[in-house]
Amino acid sequence: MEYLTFALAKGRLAKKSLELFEKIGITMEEMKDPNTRKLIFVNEERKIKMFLAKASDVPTYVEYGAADIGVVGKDTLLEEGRRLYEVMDLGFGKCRMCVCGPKSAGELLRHQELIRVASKYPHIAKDYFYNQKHQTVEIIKLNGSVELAPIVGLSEVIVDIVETGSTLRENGLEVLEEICPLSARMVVNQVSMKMENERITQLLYNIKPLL
Ligand SMILES: Nc1ncnc2c1ncn2[C@@H]1O[C@H](COP(=O)(O)OP(=O)(O)OP(=O)(O)O)[C@@H](O)[C@H]1O
Ligand SMILES: O=P(O)(O)OC[C@H]1O[C@H](OP(=O)(O)OP(=O)(O)O)[C@H](O)[C@@H]1O
Repeated sequence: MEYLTFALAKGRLAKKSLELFEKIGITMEEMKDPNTRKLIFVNEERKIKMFLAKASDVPTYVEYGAADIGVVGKDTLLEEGRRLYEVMDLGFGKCRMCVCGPKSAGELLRHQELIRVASKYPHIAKDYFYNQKHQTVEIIKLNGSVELAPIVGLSEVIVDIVETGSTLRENGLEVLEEICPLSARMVVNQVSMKMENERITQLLYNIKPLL
């Protein structure tokens, strides 16, 4: 039997992803060691390999078939736009992609003004403003702490993830428009879906009652 390879997004989603696989008997003991420098882990009995990767790289590994299966946030899938099958909403890592800013920026949005939009997600921001709202905007790519942008005058609004809303509240910002709900998804390589259909279908069948 060939190995099935899993690519999991590291960071926030990693623990829940590993717990989910543990519940269906896929344990990767060495992976839990916080001091390990190893990158890939093998479960010989189940013929499974698993690795953690930067979230934005997970869809790339899956599209190219370096991983058969991936677990990553919907935000990353939308932003990366890779060719793969999104097969399951895993129900954790729930949050929302939103347009946020100071209350006063609501008026600029309503009047479709040429505003600056800062985001870690330039493709999502562009798709939302150009294709859904038909509003011309300037998109400024940032890599983190995006809430700073409207505070220091880099942009009028941001497109970012909102979970509890604490970051917005503590910085005098609010949700102005909601783009879409987000959560962790399971994705599958398009060739693997055919070649390993039985094992992948069984995997989904085992996970479904746990969600
Ligand atoms: N409050 C939240 N903030 C950010 N991401 C969240 C939140 N809640 C759930 N998520 C999910 O977790 C993923 C982000 O994980 P994490 O925060 O570890 O990455 P990150 O900080 O964006 O990493 P990096 O910028 O280093 O790639 C998102 O893709 C999203 O799907
Ligand atoms: O609604 P909340 O519960 O406050 O969560 C949302 C915040 O958390 C994330 O940031 P993260 O901590 O990943 O840091 P970053 O901004 O540097 O990516 C996200 O980008 C928001 O800033």
